[in-house]
Amino acid sequence: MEDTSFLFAGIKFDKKRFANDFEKFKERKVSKALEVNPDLVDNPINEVEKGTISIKKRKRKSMNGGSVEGFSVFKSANSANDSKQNEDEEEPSERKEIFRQLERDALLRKKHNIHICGSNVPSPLQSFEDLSTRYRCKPYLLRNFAELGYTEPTPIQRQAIPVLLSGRECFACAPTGSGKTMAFICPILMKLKHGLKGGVRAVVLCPTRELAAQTTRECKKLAQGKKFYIKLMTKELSRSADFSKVPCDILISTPLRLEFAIRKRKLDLSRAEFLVLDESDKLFELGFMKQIDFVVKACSNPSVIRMLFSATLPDTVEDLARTLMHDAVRIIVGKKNTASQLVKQKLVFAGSEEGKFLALRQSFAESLNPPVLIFVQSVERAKELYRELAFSDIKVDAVHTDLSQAQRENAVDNFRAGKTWILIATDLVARGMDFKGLNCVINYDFPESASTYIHRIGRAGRAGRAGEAITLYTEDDVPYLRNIANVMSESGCEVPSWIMSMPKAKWKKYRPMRDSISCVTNDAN
Ligand SMILES: Nc1ncnc2c1ncn2[C@@H]1O[C@H](COP(=O)(O)OP(=O)(O)OP(=O)(O)O)[C@@H](O)[C@H]1O
Repeated sequence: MEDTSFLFAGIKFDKKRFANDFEKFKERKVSKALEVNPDLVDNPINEVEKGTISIKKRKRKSMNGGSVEGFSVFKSANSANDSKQNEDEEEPSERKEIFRQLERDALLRKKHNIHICGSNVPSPLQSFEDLSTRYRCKPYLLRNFAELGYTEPTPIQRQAIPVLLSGRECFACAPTGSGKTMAFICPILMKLKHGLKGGVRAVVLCPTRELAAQTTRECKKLAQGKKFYIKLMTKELSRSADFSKVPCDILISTPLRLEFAIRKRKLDLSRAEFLVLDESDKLFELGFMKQIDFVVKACSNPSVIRMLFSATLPDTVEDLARTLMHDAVRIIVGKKNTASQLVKQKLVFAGSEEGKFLALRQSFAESLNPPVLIFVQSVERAKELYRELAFSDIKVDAVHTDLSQAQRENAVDNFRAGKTWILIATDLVARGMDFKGLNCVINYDFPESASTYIHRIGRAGRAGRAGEAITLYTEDDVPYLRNIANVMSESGCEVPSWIMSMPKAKWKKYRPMRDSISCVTNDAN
């Protein structure tokens, strides 16, 4: 990754907003180290949330034996005297209550496999009711959750929502299909005043138009009943809108269209209070870097809250985020960069390209359980495979970047509606797309990287449902098997021991030359 330190440059330090942090640089008396609100005993949770408590005491293990993260909550206590003195000064009942709360938080996080890093991290949500009692969430939002069948928050929602509601920036990594979209939309809806004039106040960036459209729909569903102006940045809007006249609270866009609108249509983002980078590791790849930098600078409000969400968070992106975001909280659900445990993963040796096609046809003949999503490595191969399958009785379609916007939308909509049983796709739809009820993902072509594998197979096994993923491989793919096998074993799938004993190959953007599918099928016939 290229040097990205220019990102987030020009963001001014807001002394008022970061008064608490500013305060830390001033000299302090030890006796001030524990700032406990006198009301704390009555309402300990709220005070922990407000971050007014700073406990100079390190506690390495929870009562349950699990590790307790949040290094500043349990600030390093090099000086035993400091903590001793604090302990002497604190009211025992207050102190006990604070620790009880911290303990409850740690246990809840442990139960849901939530790992956090950051100072004074707010308590995770026990339930959606916490949103009302702790944050005065309006009833319409809870009604919408119920309408959508959300009975309890997912782990990422439990932690990310309170973090964002307390005005903290965050970078979050949670498995595919675990409800990250709602985790960033909910706090935005709760914090923003709706229907205001005066410009965009929340920006959500997604790497593809398909994902931007889906996120817009999700956002509108969650905002049902409140007059929020939620806009998807379409080509038309980015080319011809007079943004000073377009009411817009929340704007959802791909980086290219947004950059275009800012440059050519004078779209003003200086009042944005929230900036979401969804699928953030993808957005930090070279192709998007300049546009992201431009958008980040355009969101020049010093109080803007920036957040990064993805199911994969490479160390490079994480390091970058850590150095550039202010007092951000890191939230990881489960293990970083692992596949969803809900997906049963299988590797199938097909020998050659011809073998892959035969294996596919055979699996359809034996047990086609639609809908099925098939990934190939290029537009050309998507077209080829489509041609080979289109004449069978199977309802099949393809989606890739060589189609018009309308054709792309149709392909996705028909698949969602069950009109198409099999969708052949490039990695265009590998990230973020939520195809409800998708049973099976087939990697017809071996994925180009471990993160692509994780995102591709994550189209199945979403929102608590089980799914299946089959990866076909040929002799040529064998050197890269171990990389996939690692992901599989990390997420609890069985992998043959001979694969695990293979060396791990270095790979990046693995897209080998393959025999054309049409040639191999002609041979096969
Ligand atoms: N609290 C909840 N309870 C039940 N279902 C939920 C809840 N929150 C979200 N969902 C549903 O879970 C599914 C997956 O959510 P979402 O698309 O946000 O996943 P994601 O974590 O962003 O996945 P990806 O990494 O693939 O982008 C959606 O269908 C969504 O409606």
